[in-house]
Amino acid sequence: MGSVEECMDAAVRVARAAGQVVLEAVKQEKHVSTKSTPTDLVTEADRLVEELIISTLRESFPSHRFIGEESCAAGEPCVLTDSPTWIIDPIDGTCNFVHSFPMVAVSIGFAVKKELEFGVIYHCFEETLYTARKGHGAFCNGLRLQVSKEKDVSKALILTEIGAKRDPETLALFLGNMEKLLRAPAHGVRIIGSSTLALCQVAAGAADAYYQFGLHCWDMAAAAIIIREAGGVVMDTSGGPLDLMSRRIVAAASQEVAGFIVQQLKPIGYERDDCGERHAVR
Ligand SMILES: O=P([O-])([O-])O[C@@H]1[C@@H](O)[C@H](O)[C@@H](O)[C@H](O)[C@@H]1O
Ligand SMILES: [Mg+2]
Ligand SMILES: [Mg+2]
Repeated sequence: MGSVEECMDAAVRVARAAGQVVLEAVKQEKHVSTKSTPTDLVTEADRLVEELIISTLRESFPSHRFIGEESCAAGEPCVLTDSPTWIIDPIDGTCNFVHSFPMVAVSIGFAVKKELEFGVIYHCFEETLYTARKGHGAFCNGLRLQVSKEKDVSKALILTEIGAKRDPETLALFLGNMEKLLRAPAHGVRIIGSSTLALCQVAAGAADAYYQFGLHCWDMAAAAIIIREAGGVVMDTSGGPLDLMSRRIVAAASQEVAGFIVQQLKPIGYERDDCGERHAVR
Protein backbone atom coordinates (compact mmCIF):
# COMPACT_ATOMS: atom_id res chain seq x y z
CA MET A 1 0.00 0.00 0.00
CA GLY A 2 2.91 2.37 0.78
CA SER A 3 3.25 4.19 4.09
CA VAL A 4 1.40 7.49 4.57
CA GLU A 5 4.79 9.21 4.52
CA GLU A 6 5.70 7.60 1.15
CA CYS A 7 2.29 8.62 -0.24
CA MET A 8 2.71 12.20 0.98
CA ASP A 9 6.21 12.45 -0.51
CA ALA A 10 4.80 11.23 -3.84
CA ALA A 11 1.95 13.77 -3.59
CA VAL A 12 4.40 16.63 -3.03
CA ARG A 13 6.52 15.59 -6.01
CA VAL A 14 3.60 15.21 -8.41
CA ALA A 15 1.88 18.41 -7.19
CA ARG A 16 5.02 20.42 -7.92
CA ALA A 17 5.41 18.79 -11.36
CA ALA A 18 1.73 19.38 -12.16
CA GLY A 19 2.04 22.99 -11.00
CA GLN A 20 4.83 23.59 -13.49
CA VAL A 21 2.68 22.14 -16.28
CA VAL A 22 -0.15 24.51 -15.26
CA LEU A 23 2.21 27.50 -15.22
CA GLU A 24 3.35 26.67 -18.76
CA ALA A 25 -0.22 26.00 -19.96
CA VAL A 26 -1.49 29.35 -18.70
CA LYS A 27 0.69 31.05 -21.36
CA GLN A 28 -0.78 28.92 -24.17
CA GLU A 29 -4.07 29.21 -26.06
CA LYS A 30 -6.85 27.59 -23.99
CA HIS A 31 -9.62 25.36 -25.33
CA VAL A 32 -12.47 26.09 -22.92
CA SER A 33 -15.67 24.08 -22.52
CA THR A 34 -18.32 23.95 -19.80
CA LYS A 35 -19.66 21.26 -17.46
CA SER A 36 -22.65 21.66 -15.11
CA THR A 37 -23.38 25.31 -15.99
CA PRO A 38 -22.08 27.97 -18.43
CA THR A 39 -19.75 29.25 -15.66
CA ASP A 40 -18.43 25.80 -14.68
CA LEU A 41 -15.39 25.86 -16.98
CA VAL A 42 -12.98 23.10 -17.96
CA THR A 43 -9.99 23.09 -20.33
CA GLU A 44 -7.81 20.46 -21.96
CA ALA A 45 -5.17 21.38 -19.38
CA ASP A 46 -7.48 20.27 -16.52
CA ARG A 47 -7.79 16.83 -18.11
CA LEU A 48 -4.10 16.51 -19.03
CA VAL A 49 -2.90 17.56 -15.57
CA GLU A 50 -5.30 15.14 -13.87
CA GLU A 51 -4.10 12.33 -16.14
CA LEU A 52 -0.47 13.20 -15.26
CA ILE A 53 -1.23 13.13 -11.51
CA ILE A 54 -3.30 9.94 -11.48
CA SER A 55 -1.03 7.95 -13.83
CA THR A 56 2.04 8.93 -11.79
CA LEU A 57 0.44 7.97 -8.47
CA ARG A 58 -1.18 4.79 -9.82
CA GLU A 59 2.24 3.56 -10.98
CA SER A 60 3.48 3.68 -7.36
CA PHE A 61 0.19 2.73 -5.67
CA PRO A 62 -1.76 0.47 -8.07
CA SER A 63 -4.17 -0.79 -5.40
CA HIS A 64 -5.33 2.67 -4.40
CA ARG A 65 -8.55 4.38 -5.50
CA PHE A 66 -8.74 7.78 -7.18
CA ILE A 67 -11.42 10.49 -7.16
CA GLY A 68 -10.49 13.14 -9.73
CA GLU A 69 -12.59 16.14 -10.67
CA GLU A 70 -12.34 15.57 -14.41
CA SER A 71 -12.60 11.75 -14.18
CA CYS A 72 -15.86 12.20 -12.27
CA ALA A 73 -17.02 14.73 -14.87
CA ALA A 74 -16.35 12.02 -17.46
CA GLY A 75 -18.57 9.56 -15.55
CA GLU A 76 -16.25 7.79 -13.08
CA PRO A 77 -17.96 7.07 -9.74
CA CYS A 78 -17.39 9.58 -6.93
CA VAL A 79 -17.63 7.26 -3.92
CA LEU A 80 -15.37 7.35 -0.87
CA THR A 81 -14.74 3.85 0.50
CA ASP A 82 -12.42 2.54 3.25
CA SER A 83 -9.70 1.99 0.62
CA PRO A 84 -6.73 4.37 0.46
CA THR A 85 -8.18 7.10 -1.77
CA TRP A 86 -6.62 10.08 -3.54
CA ILE A 87 -8.98 13.08 -3.95
CA ILE A 88 -7.66 15.32 -6.70
CA ASP A 89 -8.44 18.74 -8.19
CA PRO A 90 -5.90 19.14 -10.99
CA ILE A 91 -6.60 22.82 -11.53
CA ASP A 92 -8.55 24.57 -8.78
CA GLY A 93 -9.53 27.96 -10.14
CA THR A 94 -10.06 26.99 -13.77
CA CYS A 95 -11.93 30.24 -14.48
CA ASN A 96 -8.89 32.11 -13.08
CA PHE A 97 -6.62 29.90 -15.24
CA VAL A 98 -8.65 30.76 -18.36
CA HIS A 99 -8.27 34.49 -17.59
CA SER A 100 -4.63 34.19 -16.38
CA PHE A 101 -5.80 35.54 -13.02
CA PRO A 102 -2.98 34.40 -10.66
CA MET A 103 -4.99 32.33 -8.15
CA VAL A 104 -4.70 28.73 -9.38
CA ALA A 105 -3.79 25.59 -7.42
CA VAL A 106 -3.24 21.85 -7.68
CA SER A 107 -4.95 20.07 -4.78
CA ILE A 108 -4.28 16.50 -3.65
CA GLY A 109 -5.98 14.99 -0.58
CA PHE A 110 -5.52 11.45 0.75
CA ALA A 111 -7.93 9.45 2.93
CA VAL A 112 -7.83 5.97 4.48
CA LYS A 113 -10.98 4.43 5.97
CA LYS A 114 -12.70 7.72 5.07
CA GLU A 115 -10.31 9.65 7.37
CA LEU A 116 -8.19 12.41 5.86
CA GLU A 117 -4.50 11.54 6.36
CA PHE A 118 -2.81 14.41 4.51
CA GLY A 119 -3.34 17.29 2.10
CA VAL A 120 -1.07 18.98 -0.44
CA ILE A 121 -2.00 22.21 -2.23
CA TYR A 122 0.39 23.88 -4.66
CA HIS A 123 -0.16 27.56 -5.59
CA CYS A 124 0.97 27.48 -9.22
CA PHE A 125 1.67 31.19 -9.65
CA GLU A 126 3.39 31.78 -6.28
CA GLU A 127 5.12 28.36 -6.37
CA THR A 128 3.96 27.98 -2.76
CA LEU A 129 3.34 24.53 -1.26
CA TYR A 130 0.78 24.08 1.52
CA THR A 131 0.96 20.71 3.30
CA ALA A 132 -0.45 18.97 6.35
CA ARG A 133 -0.37 15.43 7.70
CA LYS A 134 -2.75 14.26 10.45
CA GLY A 135 -1.15 14.91 13.84
CA HIS A 136 1.96 16.50 12.34
CA GLY A 137 0.96 20.15 11.80
CA ALA A 138 0.40 22.31 8.71
CA PHE A 139 3.10 24.07 6.73
CA CYS A 140 3.65 26.56 3.90
CA ASN A 141 7.00 26.06 2.19
CA GLY A 142 8.15 24.35 5.37
CA LEU A 143 7.07 27.17 7.71
CA ARG A 144 4.44 26.15 10.28
CA LEU A 145 0.92 27.49 9.71
CA GLN A 146 -1.32 28.76 12.50
CA VAL A 147 -4.86 30.14 12.16
CA SER A 148 -5.58 33.64 13.49
CA LYS A 149 -7.66 32.36 16.47
CA GLU A 150 -10.03 35.32 15.85
CA LYS A 151 -13.21 34.83 17.94
CA ASP A 152 -15.03 38.07 17.07
CA VAL A 153 -16.83 38.11 13.69
CA SER A 154 -16.79 41.94 13.72
CA LYS A 155 -12.99 41.68 13.49
CA ALA A 156 -13.02 38.87 10.89
CA LEU A 157 -12.09 38.73 7.21
CA ILE A 158 -14.33 36.11 5.63
CA LEU A 159 -13.80 34.34 2.28
CA THR A 160 -16.36 32.55 0.15
CA GLU A 161 -17.01 31.38 -3.44
CA ILE A 162 -20.05 31.69 -5.64
CA GLY A 163 -20.26 28.10 -6.89
CA ALA A 164 -21.43 27.09 -10.34
CA LYS A 165 -25.17 27.91 -10.23
CA ARG A 166 -26.31 31.39 -11.30
CA ASP A 167 -30.12 31.02 -11.31
CA PRO A 168 -32.05 33.87 -9.62
CA GLU A 169 -32.94 31.82 -6.51
CA THR A 170 -29.33 30.74 -5.93
CA LEU A 171 -28.03 34.27 -6.47
CA ALA A 172 -30.58 35.69 -4.04
CA LEU A 173 -29.57 33.15 -1.38
CA PHE A 174 -25.83 33.69 -2.07
CA LEU A 175 -26.11 37.50 -1.85
CA GLY A 176 -28.43 37.26 1.16
CA ASN A 177 -25.87 35.15 3.04
CA MET A 178 -23.10 37.57 2.15
CA GLU A 179 -25.23 40.55 3.23
CA LYS A 180 -25.85 38.96 6.68
CA LEU A 181 -22.08 38.73 7.25
CA LEU A 182 -21.40 42.23 5.91
CA ARG A 183 -24.04 43.52 8.35
CA ALA A 184 -22.44 41.63 11.27
CA PRO A 185 -20.30 43.60 10.42
CA ALA A 186 -17.40 41.46 9.35
CA HIS A 187 -14.33 43.48 8.32
CA GLY A 188 -14.85 42.18 4.80
CA VAL A 189 -15.90 39.35 2.51
CA ARG A 190 -13.63 38.25 -0.35
CA ILE A 191 -14.03 35.93 -3.36
CA ILE A 192 -10.75 34.85 -5.01
CA GLY A 193 -11.99 32.12 -7.40
CA SER A 194 -10.16 29.17 -5.84
CA SER A 195 -11.70 27.47 -2.83
CA THR A 196 -8.51 25.57 -2.00
CA LEU A 197 -6.34 28.71 -1.96
CA ALA A 198 -9.00 30.60 0.00
CA LEU A 199 -9.05 27.82 2.60
CA CYS A 200 -5.24 27.96 2.73
CA GLN A 201 -5.49 31.67 3.65
CA VAL A 202 -7.58 30.67 6.68
CA ALA A 203 -4.94 28.10 7.66
CA ALA A 204 -2.24 30.78 7.26
CA GLY A 205 -4.08 33.28 9.47
CA ALA A 206 -4.51 35.69 6.53
CA ALA A 207 -8.28 35.26 6.70
CA ASP A 208 -10.47 34.18 9.59
CA ALA A 209 -13.21 32.06 7.99
CA TYR A 210 -14.50 30.50 4.79
CA TYR A 211 -17.94 29.21 3.84
CA GLN A 212 -19.40 27.84 0.63
CA PHE A 213 -22.26 25.91 -0.91
CA GLY A 214 -21.42 24.21 -4.21
CA LEU A 215 -17.78 23.21 -3.90
CA HIS A 216 -16.79 19.55 -4.32
CA CYS A 217 -14.92 16.92 -2.30
CA TRP A 218 -11.77 17.66 -4.34
CA ASP A 219 -12.03 21.35 -3.32
CA MET A 220 -12.26 20.41 0.37
CA ALA A 221 -10.18 17.29 1.02
CA ALA A 222 -6.64 18.66 1.15
CA ALA A 223 -7.66 22.04 2.55
CA ALA A 224 -9.74 20.58 5.39
CA ILE A 225 -6.82 18.77 6.98
CA ILE A 226 -4.49 21.75 6.40
CA ILE A 227 -6.91 23.96 8.36
CA ARG A 228 -7.37 21.37 11.12
CA GLU A 229 -3.63 20.93 11.53
CA ALA A 230 -3.22 24.74 11.62
CA GLY A 231 -5.53 24.80 14.65
CA GLY A 232 -8.73 25.79 12.84
CA VAL A 233 -12.17 24.18 12.70
CA VAL A 234 -14.04 22.73 9.71
CA MET A 235 -17.68 21.69 9.78
CA ASP A 236 -20.87 21.28 7.82
CA THR A 237 -22.92 24.45 7.20
CA SER A 238 -25.47 22.99 9.66
CA GLY A 239 -22.82 22.99 12.40
CA GLY A 240 -22.48 19.20 12.27
CA PRO A 241 -19.38 17.26 11.24
CA LEU A 242 -17.85 17.96 7.82
CA ASP A 243 -19.32 15.66 5.15
CA LEU A 244 -16.80 15.59 2.32
CA MET A 245 -19.44 14.68 -0.28
CA SER A 246 -22.04 17.26 0.81
CA ARG A 247 -20.94 20.20 -1.43
CA ARG A 248 -20.81 22.58 1.59
CA ILE A 249 -18.37 23.73 4.27
CA VAL A 250 -17.72 26.25 7.04
CA ALA A 251 -14.09 26.67 8.11
CA ALA A 252 -12.82 29.16 10.67
CA ALA A 253 -10.06 30.18 13.03
CA SER A 254 -12.36 29.55 16.01
CA GLN A 255 -15.55 27.74 17.00
CA GLU A 256 -17.07 31.13 17.86
CA VAL A 257 -16.72 32.58 14.35
CA ALA A 258 -17.73 29.28 12.74
CA GLY A 259 -20.81 29.09 14.96
CA PHE A 260 -21.84 32.65 14.09
CA ILE A 261 -21.56 31.95 10.36
CA VAL A 262 -23.55 28.70 10.70
CA GLN A 263 -26.34 30.67 12.41
CA GLN A 264 -26.52 33.22 9.57
CA LEU A 265 -26.46 30.94 6.53
CA LYS A 266 -29.52 29.98 4.52
CA PRO A 267 -28.71 26.71 2.69
CA ILE A 268 -28.23 26.59 -1.09
CA GLY A 269 -28.99 23.13 -2.51
CA TYR A 270 -26.45 21.23 -4.63
CA GLU A 271 -26.58 17.52 -5.48
CA ARG A 272 -24.11 15.51 -3.38
CA ASP A 273 -20.87 14.39 -5.04
CA ASP A 274 -21.75 10.76 -4.22
CA CYS A 275 -25.44 11.32 -5.03
CA GLY A 276 -26.79 9.48 -2.06
CA GLU A 277 -24.60 7.88 0.59
CA ARG A 278 -23.44 10.01 3.56
CA HIS A 279 -19.72 10.06 4.46
CA ALA A 280 -18.91 11.94 7.64
CA VAL A 281 -15.20 12.75 7.56
CA ARG A 282 -13.50 12.05 10.83
O1 LIG B 1 -13.72 24.01 -10.95
P1 LIG B 1 -12.54 24.45 -10.15
O2 LIG B 1 -11.89 25.65 -10.72
O3 LIG B 1 -11.61 23.29 -9.84
O4 LIG B 1 -13.09 24.82 -8.71
C1 LIG B 1 -13.81 26.00 -8.44
C2 LIG B 1 -13.89 26.13 -6.94
O5 LIG B 1 -12.60 26.36 -6.42
C3 LIG B 1 -14.79 27.29 -6.52
O6 LIG B 1 -14.97 27.25 -5.13
C4 LIG B 1 -16.13 27.18 -7.14
O7 LIG B 1 -16.88 28.29 -6.76
C5 LIG B 1 -16.02 27.10 -8.62
O8 LIG B 1 -17.35 26.90 -9.13
C6 LIG B 1 -15.15 25.92 -9.08
O9 LIG B 1 -15.75 24.72 -8.69
MG1 LIG C 1 -11.91 23.17 -7.68
MG1 LIG D 1 -10.68 21.95 -10.85
